[in-house]
Amino acid sequence: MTGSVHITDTTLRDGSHAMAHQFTEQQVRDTVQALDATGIEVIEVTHGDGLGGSSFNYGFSAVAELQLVAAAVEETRRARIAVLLLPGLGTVDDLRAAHDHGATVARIATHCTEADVSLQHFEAARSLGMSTVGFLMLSHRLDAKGLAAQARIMADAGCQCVYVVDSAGALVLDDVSERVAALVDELGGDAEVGFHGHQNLGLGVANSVLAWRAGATWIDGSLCGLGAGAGNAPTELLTTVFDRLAVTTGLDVDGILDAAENVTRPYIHRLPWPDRSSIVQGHAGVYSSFLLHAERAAQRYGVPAHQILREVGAAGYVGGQEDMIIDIALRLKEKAA
Ligand SMILES: C[C@H](O)CC(=O)C(=O)O
Ligand SMILES: [Mn+2]
Repeated sequence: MTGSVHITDTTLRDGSHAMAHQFTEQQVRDTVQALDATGIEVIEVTHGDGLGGSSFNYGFSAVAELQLVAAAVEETRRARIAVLLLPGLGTVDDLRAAHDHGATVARIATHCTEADVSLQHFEAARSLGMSTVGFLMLSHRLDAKGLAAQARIMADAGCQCVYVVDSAGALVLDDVSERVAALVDELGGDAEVGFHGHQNLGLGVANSVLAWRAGATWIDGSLCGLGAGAGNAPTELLTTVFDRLAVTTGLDVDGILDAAENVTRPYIHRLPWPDRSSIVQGHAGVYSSFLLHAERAAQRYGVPAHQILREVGAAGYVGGQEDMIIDIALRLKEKAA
């Protein structure tokens, strides 16, 4: 196998979920410095739920995200800093502010059936001269054809790379290949295709390789897998596996291994892991970032987190419905009584 792939590192964005959004400026500086030295092209830095995510519903950040974005920009020599934005949670003004602080890649994330809420954000990002990425979240909820139609909406709005985002870590092997191939077919040369995997069923790395084989040119990873649910495909594994497959990432394998072990691992209090709750997330198709919300509700109301997550899966909740997790916990508590 030969060819090349681009890796975006999201330790400092998706990893924010696993860190309960408590990244310090020093942790961000150290991580960016280490990643930048490996030759990584894009590093994402934002609250786990994107610009404007620091709130009662999603959890407050320890340090204002624009301060973290500015610190990240200061530490880079080569890499570009990306920010995530969920329309409605973040606004075009937030995007402008992030751009003023040095971010040059805008990643606009919508539920996989709602690409049309991203149009003005892509337009704003392009007029600011930013590179644009579209995130179709909870991609398992649409079949390949439906997902490709949503990707077309993003590409027509000015998105340069549309991602199949396996937010629940629920896609299993062929599910990824089919979706990525459908997007590649639909978009032709109009936009690239990316893949963002989670480890809830232990398939983040294998799914990423299959995405690349199906034509994805951008793959997300995070150091030590730091991310929501059971975490993301670990950047150090992606880099090593692609190297073994003779697929060029442009990254220094030893440098990435060093960054994971010596920079990120020491600040992780709780390493993401496919435990019972996060496996249930993958099995029931539940948004990975619901994990800590479910665990908090479980503790507060004395019901198991995995049971709450099963119910969330049955109810089909999407990102933004974090408060409904409490209703489910209360119902389970009443039922148990
Ligand atoms: C806001 C979400 O955490 C975006 C993401 O990484 C995913 O859906 O997965
Ligand atoms: Mn994610």
